[in-house]
Amino acid sequence: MSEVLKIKRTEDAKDLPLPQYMSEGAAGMDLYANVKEDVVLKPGDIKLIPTGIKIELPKNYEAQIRPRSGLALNYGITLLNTPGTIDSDYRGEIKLIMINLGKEEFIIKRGQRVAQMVINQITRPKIVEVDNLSETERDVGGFGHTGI
Ligand SMILES: O=c1ccn([C@H]2C[C@H](O)[C@@H](COP(=O)(O)OP(=O)(O)OP(=O)(O)O)O2)c(=O)[nH]1
Ligand SMILES: [Mg+2]
Repeated sequence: MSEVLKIKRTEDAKDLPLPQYMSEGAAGMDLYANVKEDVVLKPGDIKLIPTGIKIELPKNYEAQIRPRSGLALNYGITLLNTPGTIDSDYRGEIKLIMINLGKEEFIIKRGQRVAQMVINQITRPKIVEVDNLSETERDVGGFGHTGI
């Protein structure tokens, strides 16, 4: 990657910071909730939370949207589809499918850091249909086949 990720803030998010790496070695940059007012997530609720950003990834890169472990551990707040996949040709606002798996209601505030985004290189192989796959010792064994 040319070490540049193009990010455009939506018109209603110009007051929010750009996503940031919060430590020198952070793998993910934190994303902010672009909600107008407080959003209440009751236990079991699923809500789509906008982040106020649109991005342009280079070809053969993806962004993964992942939960923050502190929110998960302390409040049961996570992303339903983790890791969310952001395609390099997506130009819409990145949104978060948030779910409350905890026992208490959780309030999402404007500008709160509610998820993180990791950028990865991907491989897109040519897809070829075949009649036979190579033989292996494992063959069809799986799901604890080698012992638990
Ligand atoms: O947590 C997510 C997941 C996806 N997206 C956006 C970016 C992504 O490029 C697009 C499509 O996501 P995905 O491929 O996971 O969803 P789909 O159900 O397969 O929709 P589509 O048919 O549009 O690909 O939706 C988000 O903003 N947040
Ligand atoms: Mg898709």
